[in-house]
Amino acid sequence: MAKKYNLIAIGRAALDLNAVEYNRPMEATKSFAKFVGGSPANIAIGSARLGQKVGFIGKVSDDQHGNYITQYMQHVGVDTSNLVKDDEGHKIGLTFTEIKSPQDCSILMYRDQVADLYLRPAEVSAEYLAQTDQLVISGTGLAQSPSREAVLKALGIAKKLGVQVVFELDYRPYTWTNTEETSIYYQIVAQQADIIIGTRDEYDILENYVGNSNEQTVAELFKYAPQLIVIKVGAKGSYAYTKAGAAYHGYPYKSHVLKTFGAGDSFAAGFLYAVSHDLGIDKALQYGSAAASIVISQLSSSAAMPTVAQIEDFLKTAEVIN
Ligand SMILES: Nc1ncnc2c1ncn2[C@@H]1O[C@H](COP(=O)(O)OP(=O)(O)O)[C@@H](O)[C@H]1O
Ligand SMILES: O=C(O)C[C@@H](O)[C@H](O)C(=O)COP(=O)(O)O
Repeated sequence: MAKKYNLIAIGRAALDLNAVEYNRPMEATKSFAKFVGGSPANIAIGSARLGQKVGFIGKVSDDQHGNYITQYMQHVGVDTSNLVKDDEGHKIGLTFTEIKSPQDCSILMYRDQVADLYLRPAEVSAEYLAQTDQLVISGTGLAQSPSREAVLKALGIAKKLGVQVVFELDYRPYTWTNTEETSIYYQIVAQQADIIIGTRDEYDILENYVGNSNEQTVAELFKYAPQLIVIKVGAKGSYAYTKAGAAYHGYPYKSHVLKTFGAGDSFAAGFLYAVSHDLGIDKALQYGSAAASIVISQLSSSAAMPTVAQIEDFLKTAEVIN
C-alpha cells in the first residue's frame, strides 16, 4: 500500500534574512527580507513544490517566528504535525545573507541555543516514520544533544522499518565544537544511509581528511549500506556513483545568478524527486542542476523552489556550463 508521505525530513526549520540590497557588504545592507530557511526545511518545501507528499520532524520557537515558519510550511503543503513548539524558551535560528556579487556570497548564522537543536528523542515518533518511504537526515541535526540523539533515534527506526535513509551532509561549522567530532557522527550516519548527498568539502569533513579523490571516498562508503552517493562541486556540477559501479556527471546549467546559496537544497529536492519517481540517475542530476539554477537566480531559497513544470520548461532551453 502506498505510504502517506514520500519523504519526511528531520532537522532545522529556521529563518533566512536575505539582503534586499545586493552587491554590497553586510555592513552596508539596511534591508533584509524574511523567508523560511534551514536546509532540511528548504528541501521539504522544495519537495512539496514538486508535488511530493512531505512531512517534517523538528522544533521551532514558541513565538511569532515559530508560528510564521509553521504556517508557511503548512501553506506549501508540508505536514507540520511533528514540528513541535519549544517549551523551554529557545529561539529560532537566523541566517543573514550577504550578496557582495553573484560570485561572492556568504551567510552569517546566529545559532546559539537554537530551538531546532533541542528536539528530544521522545519527540520522534515511530508511528510517523512508518508512514514514509524516505527519511531525509540533515547533518547539522547531529551537532548537539538532544537533537543528536533524536536524529539517531529516527535513523534507527527508519532502518528497522525499511524506510530509505537519505543523508544530506549539510555541514554548518557554526554549531559544531570541532571537526573530529563531526567526522565521528557523520560516519555513523553515512555508513547506515542508503543515499548520501554532499559537497566535496563536506566529504572531506566526513573523512576528517582533505585530499581523497571522489573514487576513494565512494569506495570506502560503499563497504557499508549506501547504494547511491552524490558529490557536488558548485559551478562545476555534480557526480553520482552507484554501488553497482556506475558513475555519472551532472552538468550545471547557465543561470542569471543573483546569489549562490540555496543551490544545494534545491538540488537535493530536484534530485530526490527524480529518484523517487524512478526517472534514472541522469535525469535526477538534471533535475537537481535545473532546480539549483532556478533558485540561484532569485532572492529566496525556499520561496523560489520550482515546480516540475518550471524545471521541464527550464530544461527545454538550458545551456550547460562547460
Ligand atoms: N554558479 C552556479 N551556476 C550554475 N549552477 C550552480 C552554480 N553553483 C551551484 N550550482 C548548481 O547547484 C549544485 C549544488 O551546488 P553546490 O554549491 O555544490 O552545493 P551547496 O550549495 O550545497 O554548497 C551544483 O552541483 C550545480 O548544479
Ligand atoms: O541552511 C540554512 O540554515 C540556511 C539556508 O536556509 C539558506 O537558504 C542557505 O544557505 C541555503 O544554502 P544551500 O545549503 O547552499 O542550499
